[in-house]
Amino acid sequence: MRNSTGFWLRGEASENERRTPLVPADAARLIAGGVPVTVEESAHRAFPAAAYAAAGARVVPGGTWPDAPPAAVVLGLKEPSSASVPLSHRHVFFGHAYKGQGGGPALLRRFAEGGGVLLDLEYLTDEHGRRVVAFGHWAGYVGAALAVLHRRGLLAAPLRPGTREELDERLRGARDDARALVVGALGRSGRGACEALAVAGVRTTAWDVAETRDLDRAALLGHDLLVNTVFTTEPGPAFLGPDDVARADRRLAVVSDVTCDVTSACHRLPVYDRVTDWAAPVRRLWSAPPLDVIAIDNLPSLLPRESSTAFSRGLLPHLAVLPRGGGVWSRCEEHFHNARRGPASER
Ligand SMILES: NC(=O)c1ccc[n+]([C@@H]2O[C@H](COP(=O)([O-])OP(=O)(O)OC[C@H]3O[C@@H](n4cnc5c(N)ncnc54)[C@H](O)[C@@H]3O)[C@@H](O)[C@H]2O)c1
Repeated sequence: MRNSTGFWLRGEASENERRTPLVPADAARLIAGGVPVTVEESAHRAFPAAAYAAAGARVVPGGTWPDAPPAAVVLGLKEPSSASVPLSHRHVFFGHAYKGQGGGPALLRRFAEGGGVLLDLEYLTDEHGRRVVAFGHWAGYVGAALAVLHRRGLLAAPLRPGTREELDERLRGARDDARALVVGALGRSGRGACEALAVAGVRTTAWDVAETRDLDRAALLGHDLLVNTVFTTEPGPAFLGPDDVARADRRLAVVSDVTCDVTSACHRLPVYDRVTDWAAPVRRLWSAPPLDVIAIDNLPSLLPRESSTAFSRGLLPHLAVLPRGGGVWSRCEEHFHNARRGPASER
């Protein structure tokens, strides 16, 4: 890795964040390619520090990333802790800072003070603007699984992170005659949702753009479960409205909204207005016939090993070329500089 001392994998600040953007097997691949990897110890990461050490990484105490060599690229998922520390390195993580989000200006100020650069994982896109790496698949998988388990009376709160094996065992444990509809079924989350429903033995209808253009509302309401995995940046007609909820002939009983666009103008399920969480995953929207919603916005964290492994596999080829720059990284860096120049960073 020319002009660089490699990657420095941070520990995540939040105890609920057990995921990582780089798993030990992929750290080993970088190291085999001549790229040094340093890994901070973390009590809650789903992969132990010993696994990284076995992969050839240098293990250092948690929270030491501010002391990383200036040329190192610091890797993480969420904003680095120690909010008062200016950010002087090149950092790779999800910043949630460019679209008017609450903490955005403060985060950009940390970069301005330190002279560092944010390479925001959300803006790692190909030449068509499509994201090259995302957690969608496992979000859809878990979102659909929770809907099935809830319908079968098997969903215990609070939710806890686990493994796919454990989840699949619960999905296979009971059978019923439920019918599910996945909307956005051709996308990452949609395919994940269909996979979980297949494991659960649930008959599934898959809709994407073509099927919702002229929405067959009766068909939608004739399913027991609705899993919404649509990604859209444009407001559009509701898939489910208050009139549908009140219909006595509605079969639909559980909605799992993986998309969770609840605070945006793009919300296609305007029958609820607040996400749910691990402590209370289900909210009753209507009592007779019952309709419940599950709208958890950190679903992949419930399968931290699987979601990290998939994400890391997708990120690895891009990390390998990061020192050369160009392509996805140039576009990513451009977003950062645009955001810095924009109103959010003017102060
Ligand atoms: N809840 C969570 O924890 C969580 C985690 C990751 C992603 N997400 C969200 O899930 C959503 C989907 O993410 P993804 O990675 O699967 O996106 P994606 O782009 O891979 O797939 C989205 C799919 O929606 C389809 N679609 C768009 N408009 C539609 C419409 N009007 N009718 C039917 N289908 C339509 C697209 O054709 C595409 O197939 C995003 O909003 C993302 O932010 C949520």
